Amino acid sequence: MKIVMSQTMQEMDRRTMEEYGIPGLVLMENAGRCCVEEIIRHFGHLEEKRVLILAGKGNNGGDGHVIARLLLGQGWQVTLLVLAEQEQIRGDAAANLELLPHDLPRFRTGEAEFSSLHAVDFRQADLIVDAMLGTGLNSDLGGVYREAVQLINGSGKPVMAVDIPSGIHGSSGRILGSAVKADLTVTFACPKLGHVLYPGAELTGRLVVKDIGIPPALLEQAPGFQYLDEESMAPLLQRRDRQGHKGNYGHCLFIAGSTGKSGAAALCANAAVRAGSGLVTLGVPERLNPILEVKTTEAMTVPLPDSDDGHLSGRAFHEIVRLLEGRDVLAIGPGIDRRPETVELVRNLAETVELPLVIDADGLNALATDMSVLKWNRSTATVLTPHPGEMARLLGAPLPSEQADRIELCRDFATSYDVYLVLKGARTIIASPDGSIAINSSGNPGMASGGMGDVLTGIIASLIGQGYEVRDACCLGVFIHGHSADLVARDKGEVGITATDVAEMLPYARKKLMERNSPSAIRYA
Ligand SMILES: NC(=O)C1=CN([C@@H]2O[C@H](COP(=O)(O)OP(=O)(O)OC[C@H]3O[C@@H](n4cnc5c(N)ncnc54)[C@H](O)[C@@H]3O)[C@@H](O)[C@H]2O)[C@H](O)CC1
Ligand SMILES: [K+]
Repeated sequence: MKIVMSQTMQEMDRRTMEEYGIPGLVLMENAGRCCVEEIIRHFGHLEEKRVLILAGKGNNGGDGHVIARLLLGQGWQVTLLVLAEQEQIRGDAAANLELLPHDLPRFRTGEAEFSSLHAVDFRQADLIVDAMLGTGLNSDLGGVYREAVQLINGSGKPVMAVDIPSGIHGSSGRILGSAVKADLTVTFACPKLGHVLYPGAELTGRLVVKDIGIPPALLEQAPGFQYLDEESMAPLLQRRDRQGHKGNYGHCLFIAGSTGKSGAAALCANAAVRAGSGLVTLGVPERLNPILEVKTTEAMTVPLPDSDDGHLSGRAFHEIVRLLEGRDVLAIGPGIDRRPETVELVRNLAETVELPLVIDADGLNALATDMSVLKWNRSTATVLTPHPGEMARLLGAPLPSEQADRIELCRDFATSYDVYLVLKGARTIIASPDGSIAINSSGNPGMASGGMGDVLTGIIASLIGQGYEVRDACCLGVFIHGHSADLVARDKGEVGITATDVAEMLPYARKKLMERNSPSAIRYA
């Protein structure tokens, strides 16, 4: 599914009306009707059907007027508060206001604050509809809008937001002053960035996207970002059609581990097995090999020349190059250290290896010491999987605190260095060398614990080894990593779930997604 900025949506609106001749009134009627469909679906069971609709002065408010009319027609008791003077209401919104019983709407009178706002007991409503502000929000909420947000959020009642919760900036997810916390948001044509980036994602509640008649050609042409959800990932779930021989599901080579961080090495190797690799080889400092022999079963381990305290030595380079024979992908970084010898080893491998290369953790910090090595012109793909701290080191500058500001930065980095960049975080961003951006929908705060990144590295390397296009491997890897964590959190809660839990859940996550998304998939007992 595609995510767009607010201004892109407004441009699609404009072109729909001007180039396709679909009147705004039709779009507004469709928007209102779609909202009512979802109100009936989610709140139709309510005993009492008293709805309080708050409408702004623009077309978001106009959607609210349509909703009022349609719910009246279905027997709901409607209270409509218009947070503007009647004279301020224009165009399609005014036309829909005219269609309402004249005693229904209550307006803000003059410049005096809206006395009736406090006269209305929000707790008397069974449902509150927020039709105050949508994609036209352009400044911090103040005055009566701010009051309305406080009354809505303090009402303890179910809230449905029209298009986007008022106060959320549609193109960033930022809260402008204050914002409505919705249980359900009904948006039109496609999700906006403000729905999926935090804190907007948090306040959006359940997001339902409805078709209101925007021509598909406009949607296809619209600039936007791919949203990694079950629907968009479903086509990737079918394994590459190989003959089922272990040699046909790829052979991954991991270079990982150092004293005290043998767990990271085990996690990436075991995750690759769980993600479906045919064969996995794990190269580790010699002294750690007996430990990893125990911590891994399906993965083969290879002891590499190390220093006398269990850290990779530069002498490992030739042994690693020998190991590349017959492997489909190399991943380096989980659990390695930042010693100069290791940094040099990583950089030499990066310049030498002809395989697709996944670099994570201190492997990234090795690159950050001199970014010129990133101008490799490598013949095969390079995937970098930094968390925000590692990304800041790669940039040599602090990272913007908000995801919305990181998107363009990731795009620029991926295109200028010709790499696939996976910037981990709440809504992980995947940027490709062609400039395309994908934003992940899965995952939860329980993933903020050690080892989760090692598991993701294992998954992405595994999928590349299985023959996935690198971009698909990054997108599916990120999505199924988060989805597995969501399944674990559903069973165990978010506190205390481990990277091992997530890796163990991978086959089940894939199975459930296949069962839900592709009828032709094998139906398991
Ligand atoms: N295809 C679609 O998505 C359709 C969307 N529709 C709805 O139209 C709104 C956008 O309408 P618009 O009139 O452009 O803007 P708003 O109603 O969001 O805002 C109205 C108005 O409010 C003023 N304003 C901006 N910021 C503030 C603020 N902080 N405080 C007070 N007032 C503010 C500003 O002047 C705005 O113009 C979209 O969200 C959908 O709900 C169409 O109905 C159908 C097609
Ligand atoms: K709204």
